[in-house]
Amino acid sequence: MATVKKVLPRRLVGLATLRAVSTSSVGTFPKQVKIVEVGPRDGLQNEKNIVPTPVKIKLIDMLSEAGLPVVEATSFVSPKWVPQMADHAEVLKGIQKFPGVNYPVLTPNFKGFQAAVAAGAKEVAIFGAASELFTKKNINCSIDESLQRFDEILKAARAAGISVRGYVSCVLGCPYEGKISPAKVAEVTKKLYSMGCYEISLGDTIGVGTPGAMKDMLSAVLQEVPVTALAVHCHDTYGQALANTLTALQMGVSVMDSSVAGLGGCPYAQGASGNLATEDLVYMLAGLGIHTGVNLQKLLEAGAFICQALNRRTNSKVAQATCKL
Ligand SMILES: CC(C)(COP(=O)([O-])OP(=O)([O-])OC[C@H]1O[C@@H](n2cnc3c(N)ncnc32)[C@H](O)[C@@H]1OP(=O)([O-])[O-])[C@@H](O)C(=O)NCCC(=O)NCCSC(=O)C[C@@](C)(O)CC(=O)[O-]
Repeated sequence: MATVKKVLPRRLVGLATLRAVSTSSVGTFPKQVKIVEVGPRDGLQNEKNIVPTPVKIKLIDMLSEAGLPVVEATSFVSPKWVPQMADHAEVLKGIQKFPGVNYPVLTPNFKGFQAAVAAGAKEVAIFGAASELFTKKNINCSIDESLQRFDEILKAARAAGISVRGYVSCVLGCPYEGKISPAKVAEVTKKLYSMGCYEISLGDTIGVGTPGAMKDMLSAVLQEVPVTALAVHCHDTYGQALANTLTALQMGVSVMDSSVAGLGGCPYAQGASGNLATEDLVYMLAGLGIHTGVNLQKLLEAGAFICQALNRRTNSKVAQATCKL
């Protein structure tokens, strides 16, 4: 490695090191992981200043170019609730739509679903929670009412041949209710699965979980829903996102949500910081010899682009280590 360091610029040393360790045993981990990039939606929804639509479109195109198989593009939510996502239709219509890449969009109700379909969405995501109070603050209804709304979306989506992903927020803690029981998470996740969501992403919305809590929660959910239908979505508020994601990986979960440059946060979960940085996830998975199809150099470029546009330092440790931002 000393020779490599002498000949490569600082920016590339990390990548060279990564290649050198990428042959390590994968143990019992999945051989392949699907990364769901949520930066253009989760990463930007909390930004105070409105990000210009062409910047959002360029970011999504750069992430697609980097090889991400799924890029969550925007939200068809009320612009009064989340003004940053008001340009949802322009964003969805403006992106290049790379072959083989999915661009799901968030839809909280039937109105959002109809608008998403009219703008060309081929996949939508419904978002519920394992906490009553968070559900009320986030989508202004109870958990039961949210499930009724989702059922309407799922039925219409099935008829239109549109795939539906589900989210369950607050799986490791709620900003309003505190501790959430694994049994409640399992109950809501099972309902979304039975209703027809092909994949359910378990969100540690405020990033309070630790690997032990992740293990207990997942153990409960796995009794109700097959591992192949699960994803994890970890925020990094307490610096636990990579460890929690690794725990899920060890338990067989092979779909991981993350956000370029570690951007993110939910407007209705005060104090929640960014998601796990996609760069850091890709680096870890490559080091374990797990295939993602993502080109880390191109991903770093996408991260540098959006950080420059937001005038923000990256939250990705890998980006910090490999370039000066
Ligand atoms: C669900 C609502 C709309 C209910 O909000 P509401 O006020 O109860 O809705 P309403 O049905 O009473 O309608 C009120 C107004 O909103 C309009 N409206 C109604 N629906 C829509 C729509 N789809 N698109 C555009 N406009 C809409 C509707 O037409 C009406 O307009 P007005 O007559 O006043 O002019 C609102 O609460 C909302 O938009 N919430 C979204 C909140 C949000 O986006 N949160 C962040 C995403 S979740 C998250 O980040 C967590 C996650 C997924 O990442 C995972 C994790 O980390 O855990």
